[in-house]
Amino acid sequence: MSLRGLYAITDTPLLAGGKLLPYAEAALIGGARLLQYRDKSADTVRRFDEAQALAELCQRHGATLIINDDLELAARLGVGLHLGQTDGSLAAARARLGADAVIGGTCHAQLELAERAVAEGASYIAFGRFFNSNTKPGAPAATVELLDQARTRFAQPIVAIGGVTLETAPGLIARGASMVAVIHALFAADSALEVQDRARAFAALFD
Ligand SMILES: Cc1ncc(COP(=O)(O)OP(=O)(O)O)c(N)n1
Ligand SMILES: Cc1nc(C(=O)O)sc1CCOP(=O)(O)O
Ligand SMILES: [Mg+2]
Repeated sequence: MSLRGLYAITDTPLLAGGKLLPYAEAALIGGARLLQYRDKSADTVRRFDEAQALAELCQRHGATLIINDDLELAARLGVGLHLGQTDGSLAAARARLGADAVIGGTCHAQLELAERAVAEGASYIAFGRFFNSNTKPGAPAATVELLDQARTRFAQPIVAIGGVTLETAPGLIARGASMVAVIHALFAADSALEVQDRARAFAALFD
C-alpha cells in the first residue's frame, strides 16, 4: 500500500450533529487515502460504533483507517494506529497489530523522535505543527527545513500536520511530505459536497 496523498483526520466536536459519517465518506470519495478516527472522549461504546462504521467506509473506498491513541480499539477492529509521545509504545503496538498494520508516530519537530519511531517499527513519521492550527493551537512548532533533513535521513513516508490548507500544502509536498494530514481545512465545511471538493483538490496536489 502506498502511503502518499491526503490523510484526513476526524474531529469529534467539529463533526458533531451527524456529520461524522457523511463528511468522512465525502473525504474518501474525494480521494483521501488514510482516514484517522480522532476522538478524545472516554465513551468506549460510541467510539467502537463510530470506528466500526468508519472501517466499513474505508474498506468500501479502498482507504486505510487509523485509530488515534487507542491500541485496544485498533486491535479489536484490525486497523491501523497513530500514537503520540505519551500514548504508549510503538514497539508494543507493532507486536500486537502485526507486520502489515499501518502504525504512525508523532515526532513533533525532532529528528531524534523519528529515529526512535522508525527503530520501533513505525510505518510513517509525523512532523508538525507547520502552521497555526485551529484544532491544536498549542502543538510545538516545526519548520519546513526540518522536512529537508527528514527526507534525506529516513526512507519512511513523512506526514506533515498542523494548519495544512490548500495554500500551505504544496510547499510541504515540495519539501518531501508524502502525506498531508488535515482536519480544519477539510472538515470545517458547510456540506459534505464541499468536503468532497476540498478532498479532491488536496488529492490532486499529489498527481
Ligand atoms: C498524523 C498525525 N500526526 C500527529 C498527531 C498528533 O498526535 P498526538 O501528539 O498524540 O496528539 P493527539 O492527536 O492525540 O491529540 C496525530 N493525531 N496524527
Ligand atoms: C492533531 C494535531 N497534531 C498536531 C501536531 O503538531 O502534532 S497538529 C494537530 C491538529 C491538526 O489539525 P488542523 O489541520 O486543523 O490544524
Ligand atoms: Mg495522541
